[in-house]
Amino acid sequence: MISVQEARDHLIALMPTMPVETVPIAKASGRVLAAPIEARHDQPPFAASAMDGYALAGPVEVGERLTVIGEAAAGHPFDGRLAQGEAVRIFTGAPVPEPADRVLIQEDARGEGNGIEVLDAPREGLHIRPAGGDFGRGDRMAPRRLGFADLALAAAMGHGDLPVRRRPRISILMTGDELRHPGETLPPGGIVASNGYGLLALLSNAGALPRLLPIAPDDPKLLIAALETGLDADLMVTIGGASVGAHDLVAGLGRDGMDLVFHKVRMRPGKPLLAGRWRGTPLIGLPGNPVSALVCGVIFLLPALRASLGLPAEPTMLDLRLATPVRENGPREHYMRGRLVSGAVEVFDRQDSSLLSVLADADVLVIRPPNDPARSIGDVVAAIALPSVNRF
Ligand SMILES: Nc1nc2c(c(=O)[nH]1)N[C@H]1C(S)=C(S)[C@@H](COP(=O)(O)OP(=O)(O)OC[C@H]3O[C@@H](n4cnc5c(N)ncnc54)[C@H](O)[C@@H]3O)O[C@H]1N2
Ligand code: MOO
Repeated sequence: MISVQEARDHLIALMPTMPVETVPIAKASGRVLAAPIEARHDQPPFAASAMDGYALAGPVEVGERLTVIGEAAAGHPFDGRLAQGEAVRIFTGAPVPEPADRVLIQEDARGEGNGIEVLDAPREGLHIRPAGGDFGRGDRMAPRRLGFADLALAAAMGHGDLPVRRRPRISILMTGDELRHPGETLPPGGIVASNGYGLLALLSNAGALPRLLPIAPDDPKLLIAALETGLDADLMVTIGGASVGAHDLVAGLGRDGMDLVFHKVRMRPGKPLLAGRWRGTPLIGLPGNPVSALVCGVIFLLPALRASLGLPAEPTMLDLRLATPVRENGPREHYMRGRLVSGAVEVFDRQDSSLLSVLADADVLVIRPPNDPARSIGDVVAAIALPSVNRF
């Protein structure tokens, strides 16, 4: 058996890097920028007023009277020049006329015809946003998964189209005679095929294009036929049949010509994980137990997906204080479901790999190294955050 880190390294190496395509910026949410982009101009492009008021050139004193010689609004610059003793009526976002160096907000001026009286003296630079204060022409945005703020920034930099990585296509094949889709009537011994639906959500939220293939029964010929239907993908993911039982057919694919890279990982849940290539397509075989399949999705599929999108692949680790004690760990690295309470982590008592209800209540996976001794309340442990749409 290999370690979790070794297995992850193999999977990252198995995944091809996705080619680059160009998409309109309005369609780029959640896509991954493939190359740095450069700002096409300074932002703001000109010194701009941050307030509604009066642009002034040089210092003024309280009680001083100024002549208002014109107006500047957003999109409508004042085209004259200011002198001492004069003011230009200015609105938020308007270019500051030359050589104004401060803005008096209108609340601090008393208007009298086309003159004003100064009620408070602004210091130099007040309420002026300098040209290039946000970013300068040529400043770069590095590759990243594009969120709302990144897209606003890319738009402000002047980009209507963006180079992004193609979304990896992932075929998901659930295997097992006992499986039925949710909503179908269960025969004796039947089980709802829940794992594929969890993986669909996990992978599409992470930027992939996953699709569910029809369920494959426990028959070697039909399993191979089902695999063939999904080979137009960048990655094939199977669920179930990865262990050592007589009906665990995915584990037996090695005998049918699969180029196996590893089988079994020193972890819990997820021990029977396997990976390799089937007819040249990368294949990851997840264990069937629901929590095993989904934890492997977080610990292995997401890093492989990030690698294929050209992003740093390793999961982000958290250091968390325990709010509950935990018993000593066995010989496998244990990924324990836990919930955050006031910044500390409460590790659930029940950790069996069939318990989806416990996974759905969890915020994090606490990582226990092999043979880790018992830990007490207040001890710091490593953890990985579970992706969630419940936290905005
Ligand atoms: N003698 C041994 N038995 C087992 C070992 C072992 O080392 N020696 N490993 C255990 C571990 S750990 C796991 S995990 C399971 C995983 O085995 P498989 O990958 O072969 O999974 P299945 O046997 O096909 O299914 C296990 C369980 O999960 C249910 N299942 C399967 N697919 C789905 C699905 N898409 N959605 C929901 N539930 C699913 C299936 O009905 C079974 O109940 O093996 C242990 N055994
Ligand atoms: O590793 Mo299994 O995934 O413990 O249930």
